Amino acid sequence: MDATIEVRGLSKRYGPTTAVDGLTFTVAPGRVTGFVGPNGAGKSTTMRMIMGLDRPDAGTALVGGRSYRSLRTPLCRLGALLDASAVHPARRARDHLRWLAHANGLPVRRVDEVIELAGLTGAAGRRAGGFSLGMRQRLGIAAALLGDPPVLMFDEPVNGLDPDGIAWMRGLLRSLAGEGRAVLVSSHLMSELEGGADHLVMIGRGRLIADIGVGELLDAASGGRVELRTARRQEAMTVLAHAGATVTAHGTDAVTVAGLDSERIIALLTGAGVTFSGVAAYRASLEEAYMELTRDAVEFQAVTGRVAP
Ligand SMILES: Nc1ncnc2c1ncn2[C@@H]1O[C@H](COP(=O)(O)OP(=O)(O)OP(=O)(O)O)[C@@H](O)[C@H]1O
Repeated sequence: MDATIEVRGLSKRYGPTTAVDGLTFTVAPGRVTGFVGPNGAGKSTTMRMIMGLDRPDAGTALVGGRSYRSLRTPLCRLGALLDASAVHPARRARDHLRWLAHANGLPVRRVDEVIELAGLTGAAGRRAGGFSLGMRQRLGIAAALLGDPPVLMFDEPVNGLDPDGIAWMRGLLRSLAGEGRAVLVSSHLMSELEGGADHLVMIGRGRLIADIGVGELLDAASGGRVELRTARRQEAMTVLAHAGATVTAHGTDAVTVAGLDSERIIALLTGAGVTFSGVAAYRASLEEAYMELTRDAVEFQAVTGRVAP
């Protein structure tokens, strides 16, 4: 079975609300795909339809080429964390996982493996009702990993995690993708996916905005700009603007320069006797790339594999 999620023309309405509107994308194996969009964009609804929990009005969602409901051993095909609170509060973490393993015909020895993978070893004997949100997220992830599935899907998994927890989650997602699994992870915050996702599927109002590699997106948003650091910012900006560059000051001593390459900037500043402490290729943040992508969009526009003009 191939490790993919294929969403084709998926649509869902709730009364007058169109939650998902003709959505098409593929989650490929061996990489982390970030599923990003503002609150209410339709991410959770899409994930519920992938798991067969909601019926689409149109389109299909396939896991490894089959609908989730037709899978005979679903936990071994797709591991998902959609709602971390869906655990009986009186149940101890290890017992919850044992029960899940038993109900799905999975070996009980796998329980201790996933407890360790999810970093829950110290808390496995505690009742889930006393867990913090972060601990419940970890328990949900342990459950998702129980069947050792080739496809994983997590809805807002870093929600409630502290910075250490977020770093841990990034590492886990990366290692799962590194093992060749397809990993789909949603977030309404672009910054949460920084350093964690290889590919992005962005949606707004239920529609696709972009389906693009993180590197490609950042390259486009960085736009060949150069970042200059200098204590003599005003003079530097005058020299560079005079040479035809577009210059933007930011921070206390930085200037972003468009229209000139690093060598030319160094030559111009050296020639004018303006000292500087650094010249480097400018790297846009994911947040900035997202803002640029959606900046002029009155209506969200579907773009596949490229940044909207
Ligand atoms: N069961 C439901 N009944 C009615 N409306 C719903 C239902 N589920 C979702 N919606 C609506 O569908 C739209 C998409 O919601 P959804 O939860 O899928 O978005 P989301 O991108 O996951 O948002 P968030 O980041 O807030 O979780 C919203 O307008 C929401 O109010």
